[in-house]
Amino acid sequence: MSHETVPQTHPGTPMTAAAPAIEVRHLSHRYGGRYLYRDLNFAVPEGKVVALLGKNGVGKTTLIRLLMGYLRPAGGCCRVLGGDSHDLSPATRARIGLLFEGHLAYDFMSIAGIERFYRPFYPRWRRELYYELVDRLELPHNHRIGRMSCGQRSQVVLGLIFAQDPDLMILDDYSMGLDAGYRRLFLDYLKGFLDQGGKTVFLTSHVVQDMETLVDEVIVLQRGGDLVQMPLAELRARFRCYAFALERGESPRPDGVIENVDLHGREPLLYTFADPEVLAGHLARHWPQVRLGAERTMTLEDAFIGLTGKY
Ligand SMILES: Nc1ncnc2c1ncn2[C@@H]1O[C@H](COP(=O)(O)OP(=O)(O)OP(=O)(O)O)[C@@H](O)[C@H]1O
Repeated sequence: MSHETVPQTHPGTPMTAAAPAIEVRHLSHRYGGRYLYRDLNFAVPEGKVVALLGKNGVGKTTLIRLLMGYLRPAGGCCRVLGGDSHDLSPATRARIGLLFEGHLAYDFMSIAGIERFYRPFYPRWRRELYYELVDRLELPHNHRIGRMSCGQRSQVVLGLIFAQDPDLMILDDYSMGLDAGYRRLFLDYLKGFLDQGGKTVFLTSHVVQDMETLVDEVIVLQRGGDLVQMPLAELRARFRCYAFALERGESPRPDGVIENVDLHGREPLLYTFADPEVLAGHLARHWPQVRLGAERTMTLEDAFIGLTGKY
């Protein structure tokens, strides 16, 4: 899809009054000579659950590294809970619950040892929540992290994050290694965490269906660094998919009104944010060979594929 046609922040995105928990301004980053993004801009409002979605390799984990100040950007800046990412105070870091790819560095510690190690750093530490979660592993408390499976380690990390009772959770691929049952349990705990009020969650996940009932807003990051950000309800209401047939001539291409075209499935599909009348007028003027068929209902996963393309 043509990146020029996708605005940085989609028109129609309402401005939110709450102070942002995360603010990214004019951010660019590159590895060697290859830019992942140039001039990336978005904000995560306080008190919202925002999902960062994107295909493999678009730079989601890199963005989280930049937010936490682990990497220096080539340009621009990030602020988290009011602090510059490069200068986050220990007090601000203690308010951030971070689940990061790679999980635990302290794998020589035991289940009990790591809880004792983390506890002093967090003033609101909720020890009982940690043990509620890790005791479901049915492992002795002296069991070493290093001898756990990937999913078991994830459970320990999630227990540590909930015990921390942070104001902001940043969760990179929270479902990695979790079985379906524990993934649901985690989502239940997350909902309980959000019910306390005032909490912000910024998360990435490839399990797009989990986002349907969880998130307030989505940010879809495209290859090349363009993004679409909007409330989930608005995405549902405005993003449409139509089957189409071609009378003759070339297939339509993304052009600003047409967001994307998928020619790889059983029938060609066209995606748009435009109202039906606007689309009909646009097609009649620019793509008269297109015969529009029925509108297709979409899950969030369908919409994600519609925005990013299948491959
Ligand atoms: N240290 C590095 N040096 C060079 N390239 C890197 C480095 N880290 C990541 N990359 C590249 O940058 C791109 C973005 O990587 P990143 O891990 O941020 O993607 P992602 O969106 O989190 O992907 P996934 O969904 O697969 O986890 C990838 O092409 C990756 O190979």
